[in-house]
Order: sequence, then C-alpha cells, then structure tokens
Amino acid sequence: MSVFEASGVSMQLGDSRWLFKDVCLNLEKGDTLVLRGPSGAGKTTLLKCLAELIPYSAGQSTLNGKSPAHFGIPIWRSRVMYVPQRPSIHPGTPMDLFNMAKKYVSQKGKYFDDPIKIGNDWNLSESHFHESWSYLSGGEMQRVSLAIALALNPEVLLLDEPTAALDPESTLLVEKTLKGRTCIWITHSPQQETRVATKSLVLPRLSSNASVSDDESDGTATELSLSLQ
Ligand SMILES: Nc1ncnc2c1ncn2[C@@H]1O[C@H](COP(=O)(O)OP(=O)(O)OP(=O)(O)O)[C@@H](O)[C@H]1O
Repeated sequence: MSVFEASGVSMQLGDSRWLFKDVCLNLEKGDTLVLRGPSGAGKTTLLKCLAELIPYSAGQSTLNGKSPAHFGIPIWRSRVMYVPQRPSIHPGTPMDLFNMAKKYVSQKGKYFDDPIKIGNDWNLSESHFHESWSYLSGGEMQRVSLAIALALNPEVLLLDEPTAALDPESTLLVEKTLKGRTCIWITHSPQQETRVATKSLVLPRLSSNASVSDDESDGTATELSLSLQ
C-alpha cells in the first residue's frame, strides 16, 4: 500500500481559472517524488494543499489509507509536513521553535531526532541553533529549518526548493541526508532531479495570470510551524 496518495486535487482561483486540476500522485515508503514545472504553475500551492494548510477546490489525500479528517488537521500537518523555501523570521532561537513544535506533534510513541546532530552533517554548528533567527544567513536558515523538520520525523516531507539557498557542497550534503525519506521535492534543477528522484511529476501552467495572494491560511496552519508561513 502507498504511504501517501492524492487524487483529483484541484485548485480553482477566485476568477474561476484553474491553477491546477486533477493532480494525482502516490508515494511508496522511501520515494522522492520530484515536482517541477514553470514558475507560477502552482507547485508551492499544491504542497500547501497536500499539507492541508490552505483549502482547495476538489480532491483528497490519504496517509496510510486514512484521510486528514481521521487524524485531525493539526496531526495531519505534523505527519505530512510542509517545509517552506524561506522560513519566516521567528522570535527566539531555532531550538525554541523545535521545542515548541515538539509539543504540538507529540503523540504516543513519537520519536524525535536531534536537529543539531543533523545540522552538524551539513556544516552547521550547535551555536546556529541557539542564536536568534535574525543572525542566520539565508542558507543557514534554510538548513536549520530543514534540520528541525527532519528531527520532528514526519512520515511525509513536502519540500519547497529545500536547497535553493545553498551552495553546491551543502546541497549535496542535504541530498545525502534526505535520501530514503518519503518526500515530495520541488526543484527547478534537472541535475538535482536526476540525483534525487525516484519519480517525477510535472505541473503545467494552466493559468497564465494568477495574481491573488496565496495566503489563504485558515489561521491554524502554523501551530507547527515548520509550516511557518
Ligand atoms: N487562492 C489563490 N487565488 C489566486 N491566485 C492564487 C491563489 N493561490 C495561488 N495563486 C497564484 O498562483 C500562482 C502560483 O503560485 P505558486 O507559488 O504555487 O507557484 P510555483 O509553481 O510554486 O512558482 P515558483 O516556481 O515561481 O515558486 C501565483 O501567481 C499565486 O499568486
């Protein structure tokens, strides 16, 4: 059985144009599905829909055969976790965020990894996790956020250009760590797709002129916030 399945996922914009229509995908354990397509095709929006961070027009997803309603939306978001390309700036330190997020995702038998250990593999030091977010560079922030998401051990990671801010060396280190994680991975790099994909999906651009903000969060989207947008 697939770990994660989505079928018929569609998003119609306010002026009735379709951003994407009837998206179907499935992930077996350990799959990396690369999601690519032109800018504005709706890749980020699709990941947010799959994480149940924003409402969508049609379609459904299941995790281990069970619907978001079965888990409840906050638990779903902790199991099917969206990791934004650019994390928002948070108050406090990355470890404050990790400790806060742990409380939200805590379930019986839940196991957490150490984000600092993960970060060490990516040339980050412990101090990066204990200083204010605002002191981190873009690339440090991206790795720290990703390390926190990994340490929370979601079943499915929804990765929005997870190495976009990284140099080539860090990119390869992150790819190595992510190998074997069940994930959907947005990238614009064909080379990266060749390295990481076990399957691919292209989202075509249906709507050429979408302009409304995509911030339709229902307000509870970010309790966990690695979905921190
Ligand atoms: N609810 C909405 N109403 C209207 N437009 C929307 C809505 N949600 C998203 N859009 C628009 O749809 C487009 C798709 O945005 P999205 O960020 O998902 O694309 P993308 O494929 O990830 O692009 P990129 O590769 O540039 O990151 C954007 O123009 C966005 O503003």
